[in-house]
Amino acid sequence: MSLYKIQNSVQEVAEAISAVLNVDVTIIDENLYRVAATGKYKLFIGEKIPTNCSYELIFKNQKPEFIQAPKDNKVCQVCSRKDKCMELATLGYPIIKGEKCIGVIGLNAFNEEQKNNMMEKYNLLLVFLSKLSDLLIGNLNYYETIAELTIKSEETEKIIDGLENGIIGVDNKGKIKFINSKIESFFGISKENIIDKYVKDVLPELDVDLNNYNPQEKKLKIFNKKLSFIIRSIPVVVENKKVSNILEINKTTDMVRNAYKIVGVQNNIKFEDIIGNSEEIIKVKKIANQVAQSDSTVFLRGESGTGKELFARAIHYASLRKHAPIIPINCASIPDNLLESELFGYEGGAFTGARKEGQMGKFELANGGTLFLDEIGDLPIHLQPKLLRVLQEQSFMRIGGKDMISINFRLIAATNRNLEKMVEEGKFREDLYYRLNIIPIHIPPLRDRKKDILILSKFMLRKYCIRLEKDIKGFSSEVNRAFVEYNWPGNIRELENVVEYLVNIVNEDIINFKDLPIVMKELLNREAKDVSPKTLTLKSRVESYEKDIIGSMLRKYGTSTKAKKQISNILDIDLATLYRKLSKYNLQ
Ligand SMILES: Nc1ncnc2c1ncn2[C@@H]1O[C@H](COP(=O)(O)OP(=O)(O)OP(=O)(O)O)[C@@H](O)[C@H]1O
Repeated sequence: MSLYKIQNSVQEVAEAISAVLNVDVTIIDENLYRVAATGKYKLFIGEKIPTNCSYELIFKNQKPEFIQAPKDNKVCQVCSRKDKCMELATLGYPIIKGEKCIGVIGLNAFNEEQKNNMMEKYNLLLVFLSKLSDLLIGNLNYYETIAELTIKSEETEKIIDGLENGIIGVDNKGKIKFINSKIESFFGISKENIIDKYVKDVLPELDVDLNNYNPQEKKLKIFNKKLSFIIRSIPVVVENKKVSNILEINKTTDMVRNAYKIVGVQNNIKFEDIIGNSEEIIKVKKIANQVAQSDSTVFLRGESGTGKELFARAIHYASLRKHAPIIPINCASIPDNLLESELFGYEGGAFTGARKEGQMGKFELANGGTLFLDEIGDLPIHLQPKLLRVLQEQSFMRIGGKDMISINFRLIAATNRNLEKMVEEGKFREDLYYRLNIIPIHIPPLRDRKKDILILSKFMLRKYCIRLEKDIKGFSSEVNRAFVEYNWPGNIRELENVVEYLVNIVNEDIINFKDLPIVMKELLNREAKDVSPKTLTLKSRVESYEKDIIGSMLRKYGTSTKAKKQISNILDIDLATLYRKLSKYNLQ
């Protein structure tokens, strides 16, 4: 760092020397600029010293230099100002920082008295200049330390500001020392207004015990809305003494969402990921893409396995809500008595078996994002009016709770059931049906878009070859024909299962007709003989593939315990599940 940075104090030193010694003083920095000066040279502050001036020698040798009669002195013969120089004597003293000369203090005598003075006191002057050079170095070090600390503190402030969590720094008495931007946006306050005030005065609802270091959940009313926060007090301990506290504050929904992100529940699906170039699917993709931008409820209809969930995700990721999560819940797969608490969440101790800290429901989790209610036709009748109320009022109460919680999610519902018939039969409420059926989108079954079958089968072949590290080139023309002829009651899910099965069992370059699952071959034969394909349910077909896959694995890896562990790893199921399936299919 150059002496220029501390020019004021350098000038003060120059003037002090000049006053004490009655000589003119010049101080030069490492770039040979005059940083400070008194007397005749004051006018030249900020300018470069003459080329080849004797001070350059001092930088080089890092030793003091006393030059009498500069005009005649050998050292000065090369100086560009030699002829104009008025000095009778010059004493230059190096300012050395570490190993480097960073400047020179020059004393200039312009009359005999000054010159004599310098000559007489030469040794004392050297001691004096050495002290002043140390003083300047000390000033420079101080300036550098302050500059470094300023950068560090700005850096720390920026880091704290960039955190996803809200941070409040308080002293041991609860007086606010700093807050970050997240806190400003959570509570609609600004730093300037609350620094040095007490938390209890400016954010009375926060009211946390600073000495309780466990996360505490608090519901705070902000802009007339009750929001739930998780607050943690973290002590700041310096030399074994608690000097202050950090309050870390998170919206409960953000925390749970982050957990979702960490476990990778969210997978971004785009419309390009929905494979197929049949007119039918292109039309559906176009409509879905168009409605993605609005906030209206979308109702996806279609047989099982047609890609309803895929569409729901693509709509979400094409919407303005894409940065918030899509929260799926399958109404058919959760027992009736648990579905309500899954959707609404509950307060601690709301019912026997409830977690004591309570639990957030899917409505809250989906706040700001999208709620995907799959298999809505299976929503128990007693929950239907409750869901309707939530959709109409955009607020709800947790089970056992007292506060209404406002929410704002987009709803996408899906079903493969004939809901109109269910309404007629009184199994589904008409009012809820109309509330859901705002933008209905019908996804056609695979058999009605045969053009997509071969594209999808190739896509699935690539997918499973990569996953299972196989190099199967394709399907024989007979298999392709069979795929197109087949009815695919389980739609794309069934096609995917068949291809996964084939990639597992085939060890040749091409997949042939003989490799097809027995059940499929039988059905194709029956279909050819015009026997109704409905004789075999989807469940029994899936089970048949499963049995074939596990059987082929046992043939390949053996039946030892080690082999079974290996098989469970490859199939990504736990060992207990594998044993259950072995016994179910009599494969032991
Ligand atoms: N067009 C497509 N392109 C690629 N994969 C697809 C396509 N459609 C569906 N799939 C895949 O098929 C499987 C079933 O899709 P999805 O779960 O979306 O169907 P669904 O209609 O929601 O089924 P269900 O009614 O049984 O819940 C998934 O693995 C999905 O990734």
